[in-house]
This record gives sequence, structure tokens and C-alpha cells, in this order.
Amino acid sequence: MPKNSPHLHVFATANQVLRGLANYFVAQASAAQAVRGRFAVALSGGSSPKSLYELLASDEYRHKIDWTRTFFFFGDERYVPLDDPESNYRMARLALLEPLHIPAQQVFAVDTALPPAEAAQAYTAAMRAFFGTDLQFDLILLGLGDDTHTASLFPHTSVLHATAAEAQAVFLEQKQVHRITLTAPLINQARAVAFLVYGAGKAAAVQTALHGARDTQEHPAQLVTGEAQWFLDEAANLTP
Ligand SMILES: O=C1O[C@H](COP(=O)(O)O)[C@@H](O)[C@H](O)[C@H]1O
Repeated sequence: MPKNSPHLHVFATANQVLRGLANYFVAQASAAQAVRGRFAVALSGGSSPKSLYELLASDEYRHKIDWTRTFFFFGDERYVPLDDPESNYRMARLALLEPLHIPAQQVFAVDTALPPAEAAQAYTAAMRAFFGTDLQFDLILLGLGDDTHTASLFPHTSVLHATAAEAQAVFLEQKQVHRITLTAPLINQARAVAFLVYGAGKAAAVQTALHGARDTQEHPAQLVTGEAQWFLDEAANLTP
């Protein structure tokens, strides 16, 4: 079993974390574009990354990246219409994609008009059509839920057993909702993975994900192996 070897980037404040990850994003984009001519990133959802996306679209950062050669996917999506306030795509569209005028052909949203399993299959097909046989993102952004879920890899769900590098649909019994998520094998074959986690409310989850006994069914973020970069503020990195 591969061992987690996370790299921690701990900053005093949440604003500094956002800037640290924005700088990392810029560096990854420019390296990927120099080597492969394009930068393919999977965005995270939820509440934490909105400020990162706004920062990347700001006057300070927008000119640091060649957006014409940047392609956007989603690490997970809530099974709601794409204009629903819960939609991860909608949040990224409003905070990042529209302000930067990213053309639709550079954005790969999950088609939540399809039934969940078909939406996941269609997303896998879209990724395979884009990447060909080498389905490796240049960067996957991830968050961390209070229950240590990441992307939509939630505790004790069937998708945690996935062995294929693809998108899968998952039903969350507790919330009675469907999600579409990249599987852990797909996340783990990315060229780079970066977690963005800040705020004291995340400290217990960070502690468990990084330092707790390995139990990937209970703590799915532990499924992310290899050299993940963790961008944290001091509050999230405190031992609770
Ligand atoms: O539901 C989700 O939650 C996680 C964590 O989000 P946050 O709101 O606690 O920052 C997120 O990474 C994932 O993309 C999202 O769908």
C-alpha cells in the first residue's frame, strides 16, 4: 500500500494560505504549459476555494497565467442543476471562469441533467477524450470536510473501493443525495495534488487525516497517497 508523504505549507493567516496556493497554482500552470503546452486542472468545490478562485481572477494574478491554454475539470460535483446554489460548477463559474472570460470549450462540467451513473460515465468519457490514454491531471485541487471527506469520497461509501481511475456516482445515505466524484486511483495518478484547508473548524479533520491511525473507510482523505501538498493556516494545523 503506498505511503502518504504529504508536504505541509503552513501560513499564519487564511489570506496568506490563499496567496501561497495561488502562487503554487501559477507555478504548476506555467510548468505544465512549458512542457506539455497546456494546463489541465480539476477544481474543488464547497466553500473554501471560492476566495482562491477570486484571487486568481483578480488584477494581481490574472495576468500571471496563460488562461487560453488552461482547461478546467471538477474533482467532484453535487448532483444538482448547474445553476443551483449548491453546484460546484456554479461557484467556480461565478468566482473564476466568468471573470476570466474562459471559453466554454475549455470547461468540462459534469452533466447533471443525466442520471447519476450516466453522468459519471459521460464525465469519464470526456476526460478520456481530452487526455487520451494518459489520464493525468497537471493539478487536482482538493478540500477537506469536517468528516475527512475529500472530493466526494465520503466515509463508508462504495466509491472508496474503486480500483479504476475514473469518475463514479455515489449516493450519500445520510444526506440522501447523489454526487459525482473522481476516484482515489484517478486522484493519485495526478502530477500534483493540493489541499486547501483553513480555519480552526478544520483542525480535528486535518489532525486525523494527516496524523491519525490509517482507516481509509472512516477517513477517506487518507486515500490520497503520494506527495500531496497541504496548504494550511495555523488554525487548521493546530492540534485540537
Ligand atoms: O462537499 C464538498 O466538500 C469539500 C469540502 O468543502 P468545504 O466547504 O468544507 O471547504 C469539497 O472539497 C468538495 O469539493 C465539496 O463538494
